[in-house]
Amino acid sequence: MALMAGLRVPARALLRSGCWLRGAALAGAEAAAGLGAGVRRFGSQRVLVEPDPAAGVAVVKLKSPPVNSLSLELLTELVISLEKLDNDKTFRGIVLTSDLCGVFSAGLDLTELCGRSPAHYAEYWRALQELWLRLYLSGLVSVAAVNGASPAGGCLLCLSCDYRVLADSPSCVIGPNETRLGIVAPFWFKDCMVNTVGHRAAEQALQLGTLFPPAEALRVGLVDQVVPEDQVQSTALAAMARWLAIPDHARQLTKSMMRKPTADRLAKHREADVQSFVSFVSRDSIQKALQTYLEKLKQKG
Ligand SMILES: CCCCC/C=C\C/C=C\CC/C=C/CC(=O)SCCNC(=O)CCNC(=O)[C@H](O)C(C)(C)COP(=O)(O)OP(=O)(O)OC[C@H]1O[C@@H](n2cnc3c(N)ncnc32)[C@H](O)[C@@H]1OP(=O)(O)O
Repeated sequence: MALMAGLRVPARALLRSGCWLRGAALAGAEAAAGLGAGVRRFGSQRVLVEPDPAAGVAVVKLKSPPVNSLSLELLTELVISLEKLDNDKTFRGIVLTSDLCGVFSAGLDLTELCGRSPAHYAEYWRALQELWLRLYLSGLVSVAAVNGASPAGGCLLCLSCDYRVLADSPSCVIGPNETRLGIVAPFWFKDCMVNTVGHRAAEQALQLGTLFPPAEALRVGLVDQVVPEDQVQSTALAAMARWLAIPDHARQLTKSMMRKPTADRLAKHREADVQSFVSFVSRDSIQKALQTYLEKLKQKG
């Protein structure tokens, strides 16, 4: 543990947050991304937004150490940032990435799913639904720059974007591993998988809880490009330029035509989906399975 400003912070969390290691690299990246001295970052504690108004693009970085697990706070802050960007005519696209080294997002925060009240599970699930609907249907072009492991809910975030660039590193696995935890992905995650990789590949991956290494993720169509780790963000920005070459109104209507039927399946039955989640996660057997998995993760650490 390291001591910082009176707080006990795990040293590896500090390293992951990149604060110490990447100061100089960040200045270079900002220059490359066109972030001039006058352009200010904004965002919140767990979501950093680096705007490039001239390009109409904002880089949205998850920074919730140690692993960007989707806590209620992170979900809420991300929804607020996305809403702000969606409503700001300056922006036409976002690149979604991680500010941590080696992890894009560990998926749902399992501590939100263990030993809490039904009311908490319901609040949490509503926040997850909100994030998914906002990202999946956003009028902005969304490119995921996947610079680390992205299991389960992390994979869902990526699948909700328009385009995915994955870092070519053995640790950068991505996929729906829920069944390995003894839990079930929600139907809207299943729908996203089917829409992206087709029914057969989705069925296999979802049942087996497959975490795909980069080459396999590319082969199955889960991601669109695999590039060396240090080129993930620049490749995402290059992809963004191709998408932004298309007039917004035509692209947005087409996106809506492709995605609205999938989103509507949830939008029309949100409360039933919440109740289904609450009763599922409250089962003793599910609580035991999640607890055991969390303990294994902690022992490993
Ligand atoms: C029939 C009716 C059906 C009805 C269905 C209705 C609804 C559906 C119901 C349920 C759906 C639930 C959907 C869930 C989707 C999910 O996202 S579940 C989460 C899955 N995520 C994972 O399995 C990832 C677990 N983590 C890892 O594999 C690794 O941490 C990592 C991401 C690969 C990073 O590895 P690394 O070695 O760098 O880090 P550590 O493993 O050492 O972890 C550091 C630290 O962080 C804690 N932690 C890791 N992941 C999580 C997490 N997801 N939540 C909370 N905490 C996490 C870990 O415990 C360590 O903690 P520390 O030891 O205290 O530091």
